[in-house]
Amino acid sequence: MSGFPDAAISSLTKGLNAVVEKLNAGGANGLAAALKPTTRTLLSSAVLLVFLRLYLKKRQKKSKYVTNLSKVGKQVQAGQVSAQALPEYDVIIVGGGTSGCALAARLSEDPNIRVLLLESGGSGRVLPDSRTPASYTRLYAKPEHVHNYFTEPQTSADGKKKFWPRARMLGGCSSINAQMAQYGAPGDFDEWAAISGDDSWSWKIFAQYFRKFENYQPHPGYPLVDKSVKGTQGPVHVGYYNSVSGWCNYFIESCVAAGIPFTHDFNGPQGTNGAGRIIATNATGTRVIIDETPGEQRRAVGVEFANTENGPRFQARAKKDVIISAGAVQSPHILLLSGIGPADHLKSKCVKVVEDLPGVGANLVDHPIVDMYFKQSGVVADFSFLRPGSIGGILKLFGALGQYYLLGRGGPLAMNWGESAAFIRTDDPALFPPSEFPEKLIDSTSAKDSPDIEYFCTSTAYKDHGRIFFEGIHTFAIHAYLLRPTSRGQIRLNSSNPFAHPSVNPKTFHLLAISTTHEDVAKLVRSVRLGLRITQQEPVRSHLDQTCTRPDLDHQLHLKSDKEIEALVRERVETVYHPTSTCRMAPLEQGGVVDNKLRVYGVQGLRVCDASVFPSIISGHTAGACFAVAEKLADDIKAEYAAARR
Ligand SMILES: Cc1cc2nc3c(=O)[nH]c(=O)nc-3n(C[C@H](O)[C@H](O)[C@H](O)COP(=O)(O)OP(=O)(O)OC[C@H]3O[C@@H](n4cnc5c(N)ncnc54)[C@H](O)[C@@H]3O)c2cc1C
Repeated sequence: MSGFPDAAISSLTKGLNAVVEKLNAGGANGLAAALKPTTRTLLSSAVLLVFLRLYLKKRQKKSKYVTNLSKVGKQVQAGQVSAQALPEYDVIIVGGGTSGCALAARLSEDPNIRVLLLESGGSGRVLPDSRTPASYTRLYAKPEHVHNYFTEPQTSADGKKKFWPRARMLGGCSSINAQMAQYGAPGDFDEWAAISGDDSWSWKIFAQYFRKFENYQPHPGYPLVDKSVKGTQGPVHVGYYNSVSGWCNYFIESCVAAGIPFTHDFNGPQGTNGAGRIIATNATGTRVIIDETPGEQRRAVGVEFANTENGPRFQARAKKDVIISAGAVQSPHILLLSGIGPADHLKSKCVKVVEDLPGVGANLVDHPIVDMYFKQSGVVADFSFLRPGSIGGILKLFGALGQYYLLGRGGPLAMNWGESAAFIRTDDPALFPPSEFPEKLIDSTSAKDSPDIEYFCTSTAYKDHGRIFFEGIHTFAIHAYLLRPTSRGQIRLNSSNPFAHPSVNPKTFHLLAISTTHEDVAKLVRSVRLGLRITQQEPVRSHLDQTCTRPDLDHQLHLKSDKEIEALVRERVETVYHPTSTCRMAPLEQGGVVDNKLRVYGVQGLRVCDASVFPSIISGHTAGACFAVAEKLADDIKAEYAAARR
């Protein structure tokens, strides 16, 4: 099977051999205690590998992706512009991720538009961990599939460098995400319309693009979802999984008991409270080629790309548009590498300034998250077999694989680490009575009925992005994250080498140039208090060990002062992987990078289409809006090109 390097297979084999040796030495009973977490991980990888090797082998078709870049571009000297004719396309898209794939697919429905899609990673289809909801986090450790970015030290969050994974494969972060299909609140998009000055981004008009990518799958357990407001013809299947762990429903019932109203549908109108499409993989876009003919406006005319850092450079020409869809970290990175960004910064990195555009890489916003950990009383859910420590565990994993892959995508492996969620406002007096919470916090929401905190639960607690579990006990976790932070960070170049990681600085709890922000921490402290209150409501209450006093678990957290909880928030805060707005759609004078048609200011024939163009971060999960933005741009471009042909 491709996609698994020999080194990985050999380390898995070593892991298996170690297990067999232990079996021979101590018998199956001694094994569970003897296995180290690394061995468990290796063992589960081996089981997944063996199973999916058999399963995927049957289904794998010949790859339709180009990996020999000389088939789509012309080899050139790095940084030079070829004197000879380059292979030509109407549109070149850099980044085959969530938005990039959707855009390429829709544009190439028009036989008049020839599209080249460049993706720096490979295909995720052959990666078991990308295809199995319960195991996507294991991809974080694989730099060939995930960029293992770390932020600059976060001075307002314990000075730590935080892990910031970004996918490097076709499908982008949608190939490694939790598949939580909540799209934000209607007010978020009305805010986009107000910022961009274009009503076509408002919810009443833009909502059609969510319906366009959706293929809603009704579920008998949720008969009250209004199907008339759902898309049924789109390529993305959206619907309710079978609930996998008991915690899913327990959490919802306890939220309702804590005063949070129930909703059947987070995405309803009522809100949340060419012909020749070519895909080249392993093709990293290194810069946009810009024609700077004196007396004429600068124009993007093509893209330079390469397989590897030291490999040959290739170029291809775009007759109409170059579209950067590399995500909120790499899209500004590519623009900066191409000389488009704040002039002072570009000069400091010895990059020739093509367009002084201060907004590029500025306005980085993300959703900061804080986790709360608890011990189960009894066993509501046990996912420890995902990293089996006994023969029984291995058999359970095989059974779960069969259930998921052979019996209709069900069973425990359908668990996506975020089965149920709740959205609230930190100024809701029913949840935070002013007598107990007198401080008036700034309203940073997009509308009076938009939320600013989301909770979700997981049936197992973990730390460090799933690398650390609480071994030997059954756990449960509630996660609270801030949907509308006031913090603003930035993406900058570390060097002019396109293969060097950019500098990622979300400036958590820190307003760019205005010092620290109290609001974000204060709202998260409030959300921890309500999270703890949810654990005291039935049925969650009875299923947690209320007598537990372990210092690394949070059963006693309610006894702490706000100051102590604030310290915990600063220590635990992490990304929930939703960075946006680094190439914002906004007026130029308000730090905008693209206009309402996603065209980069000052450079013709260049657009950006992904989470980086969000004028403001949405109050929820970001993948849906990335698809919808791509759907809208595809319609706009098709209409534009058709009008030009007439
Ligand atoms: C772990 C994780 C969990 C998440 N969970 C959810 C969830 O449950 N629900 C939800 O709605 N959202 C979730 N998200 C967020 C969501 O997936 C992202 O916001 C969304 O996928 C971003 O889409 P994009 O098009 O902006 O970028 P991406 O999908 O990241 O696509 C960018 C693509 O560009 C490629 N690329 C980058 N640089 C270059 C280059 N120089 N040349 C060529 N190609 C390049 C990358 O390899 C990648 O394929 C999650 C994200 C992560 C990381």
